Amino acid sequence: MNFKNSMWIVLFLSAMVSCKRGKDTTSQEIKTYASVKHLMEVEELLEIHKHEKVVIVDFRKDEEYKKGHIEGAINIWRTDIEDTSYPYGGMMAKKVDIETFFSKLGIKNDAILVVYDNKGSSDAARLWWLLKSYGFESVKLLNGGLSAWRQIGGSTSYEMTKTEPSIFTLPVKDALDAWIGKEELLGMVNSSNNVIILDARTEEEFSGKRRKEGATKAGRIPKSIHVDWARSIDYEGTKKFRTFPELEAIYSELEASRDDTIIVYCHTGVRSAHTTFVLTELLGYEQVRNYDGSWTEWSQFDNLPFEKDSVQF
Ligand SMILES: O=S(=O)([O-])[S-]
Repeated sequence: MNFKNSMWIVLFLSAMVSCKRGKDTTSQEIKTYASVKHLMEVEELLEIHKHEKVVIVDFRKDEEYKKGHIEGAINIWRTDIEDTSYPYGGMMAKKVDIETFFSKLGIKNDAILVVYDNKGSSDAARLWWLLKSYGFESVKLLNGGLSAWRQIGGSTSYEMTKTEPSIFTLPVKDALDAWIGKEELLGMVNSSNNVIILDARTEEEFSGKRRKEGATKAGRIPKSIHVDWARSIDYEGTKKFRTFPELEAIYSELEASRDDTIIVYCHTGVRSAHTTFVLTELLGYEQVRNYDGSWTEWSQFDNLPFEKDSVQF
């Protein structure tokens, strides 16, 4: 092929790419994230929300759902996906219980779940993480949640969405690579190996000044570094995830390489599921694990080491 012909091919391909970009509903910022496989923009949902496979999940308390939700959304809340057999709250529900619950809600195996809340996806991310841990990948967080949807004129409803029961099964093989339990974490705390333990709670919880309900004491897991989860979104504004460069700057505080092991925790593993999403999906860290029981569980056991600031302001 001569030089002139190859130039034409290059020009044709770049025209195709920019033409495709013109149609793309995802924003320019999103393109810089490591992956958008589990993220959806409201503009895209507007185009596809009536598709039979799309199941919109309003992941807020029932009373908030009743005050207005995305038209057609079903309602799931944190307590629906908890294992209540523990003496403390917040542990992730058993696989079989998720299957039974989802079947009751009429969710099918080929569903595309689009999950939202109105708190910057901080609650919604727990459902993404739980399903990911059970090997179910067809879940997307709605960037900016309900307020972003309202902003673009998306329709809302007060009516409870009616569904027919289905048979929902999770993949046979769990994918617990983003999950960690307390025994393994204790081993990491006690070992001299390099592990990054990230506390995603507020400064007050991290320092030991504040004990939230459910925990038996205030404090933090030894070796913890603190980065409040809420820094990763524009909380007072759009409630969307911050851009890639902004997130890079925030999490550079960890001084971690992309393949370092990072363990994230919070009070009951919800805000830390959000941070797990940010680190893995948006920033491309490869070995991030959310401590399911988090501080609520850790605080129950007197034999587990903990720290707190000696001076409380
Ligand atoms: O979000 S939380 O689990 O820390 S209460």
